[in-house]
Order: sequence, then structure tokens, then C-alpha cells
Amino acid sequence: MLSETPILSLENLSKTFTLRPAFGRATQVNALRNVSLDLMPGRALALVGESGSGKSTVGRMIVGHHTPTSGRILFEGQDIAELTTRADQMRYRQAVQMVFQDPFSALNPAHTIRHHLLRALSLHQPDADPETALRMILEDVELDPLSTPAKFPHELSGGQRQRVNFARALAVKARLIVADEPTSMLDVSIRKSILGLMQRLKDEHGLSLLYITHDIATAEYLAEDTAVMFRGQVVERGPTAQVVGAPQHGYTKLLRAAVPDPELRLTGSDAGFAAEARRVRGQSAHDVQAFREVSPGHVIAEHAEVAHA
Ligand SMILES: Nc1ncnc2c1ncn2[C@@H]1O[C@H](COP(=O)(O)OP(=O)(O)OP(=O)(O)O)[C@@H](O)[C@H]1O
Repeated sequence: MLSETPILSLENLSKTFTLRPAFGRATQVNALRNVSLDLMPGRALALVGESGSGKSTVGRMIVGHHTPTSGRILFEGQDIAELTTRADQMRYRQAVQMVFQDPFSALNPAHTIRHHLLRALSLHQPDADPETALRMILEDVELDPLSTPAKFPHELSGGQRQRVNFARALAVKARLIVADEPTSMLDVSIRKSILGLMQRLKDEHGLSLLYITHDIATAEYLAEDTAVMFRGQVVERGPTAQVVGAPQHGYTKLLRAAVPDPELRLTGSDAGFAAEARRVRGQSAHDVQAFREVSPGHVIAEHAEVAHA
């Protein structure tokens, strides 16, 4: 098992954005700093962090929306920057699908669900009987196969739309789904059912999942492994039971206490704790110099003394 090739490896991935305001000087944002992660086939990796930590930049780079400033992305051991033929690039784009926070964003409001899914099926499963495949896929994502196909995206609830997005990933026979905050725009009452759906897709279809979230508690529902990011760096990673259940890095402990930002949440008698939270955040922003293994497969970052964010 341990010798298995990861379906996805990120190797020292960095991304610097240059912001060029209409007036004034260009500034640079180090959105990612030397991020290295492995995702094993058929497993889920939760990528957790507060807003601005760089999670979405990781997801968008994997699906090719951004190119790395440095570092490599390997899919089944192959550097995706070296996929030069159009056929190889198409295969990668089909195998790796992204599900976004806004379930509307990837659906065309002018087309029915049947249109969306049949189009994906005809391109990627040309030998399948389209009506049978459509029905099976809708059942797989727990949507009514009789009433759903004729509907337009606006006639579905947010949760149902998100299910259509997962159905589309199944239709193109995706092997890895990058789900970027897939439940955060949905009603609290249905968030758990979408996590349950992802769990089933992983277990029954052998899909691999990169689950991007700001909510560390939800990692436990779904992900065997968890990586915590802060200011563009991974600060802790390992089995979810350890990272979430017994965090060892100061920043992960803050996240577990649901107080990643002391400025926003702590006042009055909590002021002592707020000061400690500020200290941990300041220290955690420094460059990661090394990772220390605290239990098998569970590592935490050791930071430089001087900030260089
Ligand atoms: N296209 C871009 N141009 C310039 N800066 C960007 C761009 N995309 C992201 N950034 C910056 O990179 C940093 C990381 O952003 P990113 O969206 O990856 O974080 P995040 O953890 O996903 O946060 P959120 O949950 O708010 O999306 C932020 O400082 C952000 O402002």
C-alpha cells in the first residue's frame, strides 16, 4: 500500500501573483510557498485553512487555471507541464474535474440538466446507451432520474445543482475531483448530505478527492488525510484522526478552537488568549524550514525565526 503511486503529487509548488494597480507600484503576493502534498488513489485529502491561505490557488493550479511560478504537479507520477500532445492534455482535463463553491457557476442557465449530462456522456462515454447512462448517473448522485433531466439549473435547489456538478464529473469518468468549498453556499441542513455524497463517490466509484474547506471539523466526515495551510504554506499534515483529533501545530490548534482570527472573535476576558493567538499566527507566517514527524505520517512545520511572507 505504501509503495502505491499517489494519483496527485504537488512538489514544492509556489505561486506569486503580481498586482498592477492603475496607479502606484506593482506589488507581489506570495500566494503559495513550497507546497508539497500527496493524494493517494481512492482517498480524500482535506485542504484546510482560513480565507486567503492559498487553498483555492492550489485547486486552480491543479486544473490548469493558474500555472505554478515554480514546482511541479504530478498526476500518476507524470509532470502535467510535460503533457504536450493535445490528446494527453484532454485526458488529464477529463480525469481531473473541479466542483466549485457556487453550484450555479459551472452550469449554463439556458440548458437543461439532460443537455449538460448527455453532452458530457456523448464525449466521454460514446459507447454507452445515453438514456441508461443518464439514469444511472442521476441515481448515483441521488437525483430523481424521471423529473430531473427536463429541468433547468434555476429550477433546482443549490444542493441539487451541486449534485448535478458531481454527476457531470461521473459522466466524464473523472478520477480525481477537486471540490473547492462545495458546501459553503448551501443551507446548513443539506451540507452534510453533500459530504455524504462525496463519501459515497469515493467509496463506490473509487474517486479520489481533494476537499478544500475552511471548516476543519468537516474534514473528519470525509477525508482520510488532512493538510492545514496558513499564509500559503502547509503547516501540518497527516492522517485526519491525528491532525484534527490531536493537532500539534499551534495554528491548527487555533483552527480547532475556531478562533483563527483573534481580531474578529476575541474581546474582553479573552484578551490573553487573543494575544497568544496573535503570537502563534505571527510565528506561523514565517518560512517553513523543515517538517518534523510527530507520529507516523503526521508532520508539523518548523518555522524560521525571521518573517518572510
Ligand atoms: N488571480 C489573483 N491575482 C492576485 N492575487 C490573487 C489571485 N488569486 C488569489 N490571490 C491572492 O492569493 C492569496 C491566496 O488566495 P486564495 O484564493 O488561494 O486563498 P483561499 O485560502 O482559497 O481563500 P478563500 O477561501 O477566501 O478563497 C490571497 O492573498 C489572494 O488575495
